[in-house]
Amino acid sequence: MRAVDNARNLPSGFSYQPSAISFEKSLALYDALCSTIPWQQNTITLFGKTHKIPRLERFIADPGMRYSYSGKLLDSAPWPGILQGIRKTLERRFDVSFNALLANYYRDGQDSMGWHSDDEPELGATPVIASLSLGATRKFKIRHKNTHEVTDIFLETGSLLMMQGNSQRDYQHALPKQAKVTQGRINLTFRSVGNAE
Ligand SMILES: O=C(O)CCC(=O)C(=O)O
Ligand SMILES: [Fe+2]
Repeated sequence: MRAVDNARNLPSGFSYQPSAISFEKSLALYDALCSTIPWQQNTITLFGKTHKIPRLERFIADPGMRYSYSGKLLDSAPWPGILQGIRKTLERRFDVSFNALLANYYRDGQDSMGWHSDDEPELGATPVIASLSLGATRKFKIRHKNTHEVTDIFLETGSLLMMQGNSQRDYQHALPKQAKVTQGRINLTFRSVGNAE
């Protein structure tokens, strides 16, 4: 495993900005979203057995959009008003239209997300994903698909992790369980769906 000085030397296509929004704003947003997003605990069926996904999640999108994630069609909720400012700022900064958002709520260190790439065809060949973290710091792992080299980065409240270029084609990422974490974390991944080049 490669130790990373929490931002430098991230693999190609990944970049990390701490304090993209202020500490105070990030925690206020965390509190507000805990209660305003209509969270769901979805299930996944593996080898004929149905399991609860170990986190709460909600797909948020402009009206009329359909999006599947890990093979499941997600029914979407409307954009919370408090996210419109951040959405516009990110759109201007990265020159993309973020018409969808996947929100994940990790209630404590027992909640997690397994290895995957966000490589659904509707995200296009080189997706631009802006990932904003709110609440507890969690470890995020990035693994090269061929060399299996793993890079760890700690995602702090208010930080922005950008995934662009070939980051989804060449790498998987995951958010492992961390038994010692007792606080919650919300992650917002702003996505551009169906506008692929
Ligand atoms: O919680 C995170 O930081 C990762 C979320 C993620 O990978 C996703 O929503 O696809
Ligand atoms: Fe992801």
